[in-house]
Amino acid sequence: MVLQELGGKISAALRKMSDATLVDKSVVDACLKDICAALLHADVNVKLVGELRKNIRSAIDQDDVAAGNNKRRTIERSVFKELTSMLDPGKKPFVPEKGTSSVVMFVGLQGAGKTTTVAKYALHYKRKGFKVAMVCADTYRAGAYDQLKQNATKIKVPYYGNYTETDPAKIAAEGVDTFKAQKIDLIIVDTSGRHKQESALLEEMQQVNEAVTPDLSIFVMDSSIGQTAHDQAKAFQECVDVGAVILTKLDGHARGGGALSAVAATESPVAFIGTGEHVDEFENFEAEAFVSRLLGMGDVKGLMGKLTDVMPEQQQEEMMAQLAEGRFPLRIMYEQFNNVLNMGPMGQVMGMLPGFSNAMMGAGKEQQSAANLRKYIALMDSMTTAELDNPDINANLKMLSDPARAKRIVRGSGRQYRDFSELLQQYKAMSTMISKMKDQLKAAPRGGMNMRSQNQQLQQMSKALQAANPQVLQQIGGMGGLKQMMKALDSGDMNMSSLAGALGGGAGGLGGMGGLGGMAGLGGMGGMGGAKGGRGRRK
Ligand SMILES: Nc1nc2c(ncn2[C@@H]2O[C@H](COP(=O)(O)OP(=O)(O)OP(=O)(O)O)[C@@H](O)[C@H]2O)c(=O)[nH]1
Repeated sequence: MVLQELGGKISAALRKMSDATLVDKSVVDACLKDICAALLHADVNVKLVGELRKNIRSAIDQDDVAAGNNKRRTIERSVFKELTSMLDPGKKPFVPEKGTSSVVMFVGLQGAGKTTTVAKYALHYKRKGFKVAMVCADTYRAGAYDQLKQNATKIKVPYYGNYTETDPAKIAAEGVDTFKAQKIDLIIVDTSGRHKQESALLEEMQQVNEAVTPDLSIFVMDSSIGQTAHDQAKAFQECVDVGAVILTKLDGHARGGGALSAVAATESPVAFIGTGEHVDEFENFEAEAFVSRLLGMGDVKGLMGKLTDVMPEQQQEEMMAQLAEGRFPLRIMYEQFNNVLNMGPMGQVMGMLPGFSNAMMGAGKEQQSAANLRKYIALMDSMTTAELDNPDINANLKMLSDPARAKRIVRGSGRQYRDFSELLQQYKAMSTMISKMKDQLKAAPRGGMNMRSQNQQLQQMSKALQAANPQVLQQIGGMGGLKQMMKALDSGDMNMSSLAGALGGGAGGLGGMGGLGGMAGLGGMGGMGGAKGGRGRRK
């Protein structure tokens, strides 16, 4: 993906500078040259790149008296700041809330990826626990309703449309009324993208707009048009009250950087970006987090947000309390596996970790990891409540090693013995990790903590982590990576226990990935863990 390439090039330029023994003018110039070349290659406007270079330069000059080390940091910081402000229009889009029957209307030209994006947006909120429904108000393109129906069925959300009615405003109003009566939280209206003439299309959009009075109109735009995105977004803004933009196809086009910066310049907030044809290939867009991930600095805040979406804080705390006492019912593992699947694509989650990039998890591995989790979930589905809820680790290990029980569980799940023994290995590895981390988990306060105690905590956790699974620490960039996580936690006012859980690879926080975490190795995300290689499996 072009933006990963851009991020990679900028990070490489910064690294090259860090590797230099002396950061003199020629090293700084070379670094800036590489960064600007990378931005121009991604189609960012020449003028913007020029301004960025000027601003970074003046930040360095102001800092000129400082030592080499500071200069490096100054450059890194100002690259981050400049990229962020280039992509941040300073406005936040409307965000739907549960219990309000929010109506969101999608507009955009044909082929931009509107219908696909409607499904992605619907799934995004469904995963957050919203009741979502889709309405097809495109009566112009034959097959539009079938496409929406197909997408809605795939993600299991209700839909509304009509094969015979020709008035899109009427269908839209009926659909919205139907779903409002059903107390659906988020009703998404897809509109037409083509007409004989553009003026007729705009008129139709205005009619649908009047019929459904949306809380938000989202303009979907194909990023392959690059900098021209600026004019198109402006033109749409003038006839519809565009509250947010979604840029699609940022996976394949060298002009993605141009489109992104151009849209941001129209002051329409970019709410999400589409990064592939698959319904999962959809990412929240927030300038700071985006730049942070682009530069491989992670997005711990976003990660913790994802975790809280799938597992409310109170539940996390209850779980942490159990783990801190060394109690580890299989149900925790079961719920965490489900949480991991609900967090969205693992590659995306991985890109939120400092030092990782989502490219590090290849598409094949990602599918493999998800398939593994589903396999274990199926096995645990055929366990009894008593088996799932027993908190005693030794009793659970005994139960899982009993051939008669194994036979019954395997038969009930339709899986195989080797899958069952993998599950046993996962539980064993995770139990070991939890036993080693017990004291740290206990020490983790439930609220925030000051920087000093965070550092102490950090030292302790990293030691425990080293002992439990050195690979994990290595993968998150050693102490540096951890420190970055801690800083993000500090600024984002995150809860320490989530982090402990996260690193514990246990069942808390990232431990959602703990599913992946300890067991499969947080590194497991790099390949879903040691045990799991590439064996044949049923999906
Ligand atoms: N690579 C890539 N392809 C995408 C993305 N989003 C959508 N597409 C593809 O773009 C094509 C057009 O998508 P649609 O959703 O049918 O477009 P539309 O805007 O609804 O088109 P109309 O119904 O004609 O208005 C499809 O082949 C999609 O799979 C994306 O983020 N990346």
